[in-house]
Amino acid sequence: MSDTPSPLSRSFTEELWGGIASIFEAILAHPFIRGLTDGTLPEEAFRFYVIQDALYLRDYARALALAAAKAPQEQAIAMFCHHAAGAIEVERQLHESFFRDFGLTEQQVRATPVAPTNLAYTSYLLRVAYAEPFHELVGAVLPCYWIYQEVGTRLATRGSPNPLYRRWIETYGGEEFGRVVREVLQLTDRIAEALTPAQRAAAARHFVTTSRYEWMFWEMGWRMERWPV
Ligand SMILES: Cc1ncc(CO)c(N)n1
Ligand SMILES: Cc1ncsc1CCO
Repeated sequence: MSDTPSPLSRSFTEELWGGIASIFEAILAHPFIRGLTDGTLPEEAFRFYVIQDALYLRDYARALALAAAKAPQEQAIAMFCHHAAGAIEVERQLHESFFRDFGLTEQQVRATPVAPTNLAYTSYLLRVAYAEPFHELVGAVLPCYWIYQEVGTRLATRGSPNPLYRRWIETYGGEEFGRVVREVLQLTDRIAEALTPAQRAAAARHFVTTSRYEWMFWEMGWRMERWPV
């Protein structure tokens, strides 16, 4: 065992990504994702997804604000505060662009029931945020950033025949979101240096779980999932 990084040693974030390779493949192969670029995604499913995502982003912003509150260093406090505000900003943009086009009011969006998978995902995030230490919360919030960026850049190169879908893709496939994601990945590798193997493993477990929820969120949109009873 050596603490000295060698050219062969992988960073913590590289290790994390290696652990979700099959989940990421499944996301890229999902009919919702394929349908965004080939235009076969029904607009009704897209509309369902975007409304759920607005509801998701409010709770995601809360989780990021809690990460800011738990962060041990000033730089991380400021970064997560900034990203929490950014998530709300993206949520606001959904109202001003997509929901306006759909003819949906603020009240209609707020009155939409949170779908089971969405509630499960945000409840998990907020449970980790309130009950677990900072490094575990970082593991839990990371897939939201990273998977959307990886998906977004791939979708951006493929394009879409549907202008609605092109507009959505631009949010996550662009350079601005890329910078945000690089920032949080650098922070993750920095804090990982001080973590024990057990602490890293705990963070990695959350990372896998929320990556699964990312796949499930697309599936929820594709099926327009509703409460069975
Ligand atoms: C479900 C989900 N995950 C990640 C993002 C990225 O912000 C999002 N908007 N929605
Ligand atoms: C929308 C969003 N998703 C992850 S972080 C974030 C806010 C970036 O500023």
